[in-house]
Amino acid sequence: MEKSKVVIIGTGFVGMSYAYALLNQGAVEEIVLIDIDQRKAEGEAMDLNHGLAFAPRKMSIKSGSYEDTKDAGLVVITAGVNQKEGESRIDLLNRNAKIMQDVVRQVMEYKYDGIILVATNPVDILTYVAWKASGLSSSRVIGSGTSLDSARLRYEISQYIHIDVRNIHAYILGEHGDSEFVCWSNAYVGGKPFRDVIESMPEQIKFSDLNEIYKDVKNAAHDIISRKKATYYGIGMALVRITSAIFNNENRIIPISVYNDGVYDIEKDLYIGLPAVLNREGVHHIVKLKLDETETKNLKVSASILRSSIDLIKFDA
Ligand SMILES: NC(=O)C1=CN([C@@H]2O[C@H](COP(=O)(O)OP(=O)(O)OC[C@H]3O[C@@H](n4cnc5c(N)ncnc54)[C@H](O)[C@@H]3O)[C@@H](O)[C@H]2O)C=CC1
Ligand SMILES: CC(=O)C(=O)O
Repeated sequence: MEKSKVVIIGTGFVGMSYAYALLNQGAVEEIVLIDIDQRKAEGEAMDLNHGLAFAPRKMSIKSGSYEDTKDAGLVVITAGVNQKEGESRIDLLNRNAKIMQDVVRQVMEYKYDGIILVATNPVDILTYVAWKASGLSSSRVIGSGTSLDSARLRYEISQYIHIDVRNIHAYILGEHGDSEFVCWSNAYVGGKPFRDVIESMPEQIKFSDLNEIYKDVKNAAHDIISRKKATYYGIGMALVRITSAIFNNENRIIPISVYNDGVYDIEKDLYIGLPAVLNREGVHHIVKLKLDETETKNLKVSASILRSSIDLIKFDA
């Protein structure tokens, strides 16, 4: 992987929030935009290019075609149908699985050997579909997983205890969806176990608040979609964080959707949200956390739900 070139497939709200955040942060050298609606991709590239005068670095931005994946280091897939109010992520499954297979096959026509990052929902399942359709090693196909949910969790905690969100280290694990759960046993604030933080700040937070925090995180997508029809800024920035970990070879730990290679004792042959060390080659390894009994059970449940959903997908021959 020579230059930091990203091809974004799907220039809707999520794809363009990601592209805009990449531009503002100067996170890559080259961005190529692809959409089934080619004129939309063209218009978006034109608009972004007019921001280059104010960007932190020189960048190349254009609309393109699948041929542009040939020398890209990262393909980010946000193409698909959006979740409508009242619709679960699983409802989107077969519609978006078909799109995912079509998109990945077109990418692979150009012998792509970089990393694929999926954001389209239901993300864990569609990352599995992308991996299957690509034939790439599982370390090179990842999903945004619970990166956004974990950011939401950190924000919620920070609001209670009035500590900078960047000092809060806590993960949502499992499905990016209804069976996700908080890994409270491994939550820390500036190195202090979160349980100790709660005991030391009775004015700010109580153990009885934890379920409220979890519910707010789990329902965040629904709560935003019911107000503004879609969520996109948070995921856009989460995708930039993952992108930087890859191109800067950071070995950074991010909770993303990864292929369960047996590190956790859950059903195999599925993608699920777990903390993973990310670098220029993709997933270096999955971080094995010591989960408590409830968390262990929750992860197994989440994995079974994901596995059953994968079984529902009709894979094209
Ligand atoms: N993983 C996460 O945390 C999050 C995931 N999402 C998901 O991201 C996806 C995209 O959401 P939005 O950007 O809001 O939707 P959107 O409808 O604004 O954009 C989707 C884009 O995909 C394009 N598209 C559709 N089929 C295509 C194909 N075959 N090839 C190329 N482009 C194609 C459409 O023309 C459209 O521009 C949804 O599945 C949504 O649920 C949204 C927020 C957070
Ligand atoms: C839509 C979605 O998946 C989210 O905002 O979490």
